Amino acid sequence: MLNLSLAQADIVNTDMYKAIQVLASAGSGKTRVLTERVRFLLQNTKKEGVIALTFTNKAAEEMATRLEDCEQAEDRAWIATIHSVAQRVLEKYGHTVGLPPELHIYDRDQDRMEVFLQSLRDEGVDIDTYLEGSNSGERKERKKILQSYMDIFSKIKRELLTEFDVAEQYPDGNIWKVFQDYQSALLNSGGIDYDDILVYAHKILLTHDWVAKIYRSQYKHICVDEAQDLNRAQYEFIKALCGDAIQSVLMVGDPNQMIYGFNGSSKDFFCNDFIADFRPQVFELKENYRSSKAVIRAANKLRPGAQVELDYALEGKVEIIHFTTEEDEAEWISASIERLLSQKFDNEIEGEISLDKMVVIARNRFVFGKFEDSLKEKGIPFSLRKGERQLERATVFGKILDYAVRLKINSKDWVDGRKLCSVLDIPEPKEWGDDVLSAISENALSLNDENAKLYSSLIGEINQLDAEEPNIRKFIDKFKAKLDAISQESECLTDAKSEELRLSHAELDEFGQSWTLFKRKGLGSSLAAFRNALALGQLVDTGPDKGLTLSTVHTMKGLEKDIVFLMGMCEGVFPDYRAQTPKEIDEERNSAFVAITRAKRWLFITYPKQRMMPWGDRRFQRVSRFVIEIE
Ligand SMILES: Nc1ncnc2c1ncn2[C@@H]1O[C@H](COP(=O)(O)OP(=O)(O)OP(=O)(O)O)[C@@H](O)[C@H]1O
Repeated sequence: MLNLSLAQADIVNTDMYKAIQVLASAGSGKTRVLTERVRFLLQNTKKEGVIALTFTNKAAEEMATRLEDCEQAEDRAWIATIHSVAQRVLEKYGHTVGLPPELHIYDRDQDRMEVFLQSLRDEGVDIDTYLEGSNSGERKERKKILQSYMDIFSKIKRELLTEFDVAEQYPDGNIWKVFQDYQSALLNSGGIDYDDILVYAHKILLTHDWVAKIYRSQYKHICVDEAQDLNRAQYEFIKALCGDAIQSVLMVGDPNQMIYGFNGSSKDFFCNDFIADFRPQVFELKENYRSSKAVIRAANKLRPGAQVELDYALEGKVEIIHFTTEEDEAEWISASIERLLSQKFDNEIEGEISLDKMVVIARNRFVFGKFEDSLKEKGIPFSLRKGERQLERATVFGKILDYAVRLKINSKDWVDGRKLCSVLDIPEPKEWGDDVLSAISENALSLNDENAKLYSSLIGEINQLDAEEPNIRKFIDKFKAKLDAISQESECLTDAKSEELRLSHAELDEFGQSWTLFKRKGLGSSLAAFRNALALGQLVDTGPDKGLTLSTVHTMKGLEKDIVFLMGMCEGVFPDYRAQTPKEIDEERNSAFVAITRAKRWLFITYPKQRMMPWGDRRFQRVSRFVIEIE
């Protein structure tokens, strides 16, 4: 068991069947308390299961690793993201609300949009002519309008809005009807979208008490991390899981770190609804065990009184540096990194100063442009921290692999089917259903492309895979050999072709690595389970970042480093120019608070007085209001 302060131990050892709210500031040991509470519950009960809900898969893995030495954890603790738990409910009991057995999750925005457009076409709307517009400005505008519908659909799902709510909030236009059409189009294509996972899981638990009882009989305790970031759908799902039977709910969170408002998150579920619904015993943790005094003082300037420094904390330092241009800023940060590396040791840093003890944080990833150039120039290795969502494949080979596997799982999936036909440049089949892949594979043979045979056999082999127990290793080896053969057979490979082959190899490898991870994590054995695990972000390589970490504030949530550089601190960047209302600005402040409190010892805040715009103008920048407050 890890060391706990008295305040932390009090929480961990509280009566097992009580609801608990922990209001805890940054670095006060939330993760530690949560992990130790799970251990305490497992050790003090014989058979009772515990569900620990985290915000990211990475956090779930970290907690599972910390509990590796606890024998009961493997059998009795279910540590996962809320979406993964909901997804499991759907896999088992989706049929009770009319969902097909092999559920397909549309996790990419453009796929959802394609389903939406089709639903409009099905209703006789000539959406394609509308989208063509008369000029590019109009086209853009119209696309935006359609996107705003998609945003409303997400809002309906994340906030569990009813027909009545929708009519009240959107009195003009028939949003509910358009929404229902979109939902039917999704189901007709055999799928649901990412937001639906919680909506349907919630519905199952509410309408089929016997299902809820199965979970309640096995799991008697629920612990929730980052509870300030819950949205309504997530909160109601947890509530439905508990029903009246489960009172042992621990929610840990920090209202000052609520930074997912754009996902419908609100601290109100943690701060108000939870209190009203569960009447929890309330605890507060304010002592920051992570950061030096200087860092804590800076954080407290943004959120007065949020943090209490420990007497024995190191002094540390916070420096604010202004530069004339972005180039100067980038150059200074990379030179400082070199200097720190050559200095090697400092009394305030434990062990040798290395790249993995530092992070460079910015409000968004576009801030890093000049800095990345400077790192490359100096030969400093770096990697940009990724979110957990999958990226689109880059090569034709990779795309075919991706779309064809999706079509293999669900032959009604015309969204990916169309993309497959479009990447191959062949006509779409008249109907989507059985045998569609073999038809596409045959069509691909007639392509006027030197890789026609390769693509056709790729689709053919995917079609032959056993969907329940595919032999992916054999499949990968076969296509690696084929790719190698192509590179050897071609007499003069152009640069572009050899690059395409190299990337195709890499994407095939990536597919293989994801499959290995999927098997190793015991997430299933079928192709459908594999795709869904990808959609839920469970198969992102979570190994350590290589070289220096560059991260946005959002992907740095919950993590810490000895030395933090916070760059690009201009008005418009941080706070983001889109944040206008007091509520939005407040959330930007939370983001700044999160960024600062990632630092254990030293924090360097930088900002350029001028920035180059993509169209070649140099524009003067005002320093961020948050920097002025800290100065
Ligand atoms: N009782 C303790 N004694 C010593 N160190 C502690 C104690 N509790 C936590 N820490 C350390 O303080 C740091 C912050 O802990 P943790 O990551 O659990 O905080 P957190 O509340 O989850 O932070 P945040 O919300 O800012 O991500 C970690 O390095 C952790 O090991």
